[in-house]
Amino acid sequence: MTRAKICGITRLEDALWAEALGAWALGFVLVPSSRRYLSPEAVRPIARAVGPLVVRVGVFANTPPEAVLRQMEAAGLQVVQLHGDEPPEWAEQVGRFFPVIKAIRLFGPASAGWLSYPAEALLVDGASPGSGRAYPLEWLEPLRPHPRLIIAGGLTVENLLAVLALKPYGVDVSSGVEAAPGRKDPEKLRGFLGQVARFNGASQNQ
Ligand SMILES: O=C(O)c1ccccc1NCC(=O)[C@H](O)[C@H](O)COP(=O)(O)O
Repeated sequence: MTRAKICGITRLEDALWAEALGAWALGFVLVPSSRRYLSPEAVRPIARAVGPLVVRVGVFANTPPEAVLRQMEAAGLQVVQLHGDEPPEWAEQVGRFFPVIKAIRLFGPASAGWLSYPAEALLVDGASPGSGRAYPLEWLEPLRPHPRLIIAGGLTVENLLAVLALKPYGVDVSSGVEAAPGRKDPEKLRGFLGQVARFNGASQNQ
């Protein structure tokens, strides 16, 4: 079973579409330099409007642990995604309060050293988060032993099948389901989430 996370949610209607179409998790980017940035106060009403069985993820980059915890509380989020160069101690501090996804930006083949990073899941991304740019899937190979690998970076309905064939714990998409930065396209969401659901269904019948 591969779970789909829709990242870079900035609008209530996008969150509700993603939920209705079967997303397992929604990501809110709390990185001020991002085109998809929302303040914790702006995230809160969107996060509260979604049903309780959809996981709300706060995405941070190089934000010190105390500030991460403060913003998670203010935004009403449930899982922390560390998307910068956070040392393991930061993940451990945040991890006392929230499950942690560690995002790794790939500039070349991944290092197996990441397998021991203290996080519940690893999210493997391209060099430039949220850019829609993909990387060769062979670069992931050293990380395949991780039990919860989430694949991100330039995913679209066109290249998704090759990624699903690797049977990752999750897939994560932002640009590939957008009409414009920060604005999701309901038809692209439908296509992407529908393909994940069909693949999961087909795998169960094998
Ligand atoms: O999306 C952003 O603008 C962003 C900025 C800074 C840190 C992280 C960011 N996004 C995090 C994500 O998890 C994206 O979904 C991931 O990078 C994949 O994006 P895309 O290649 O556009 O599908």
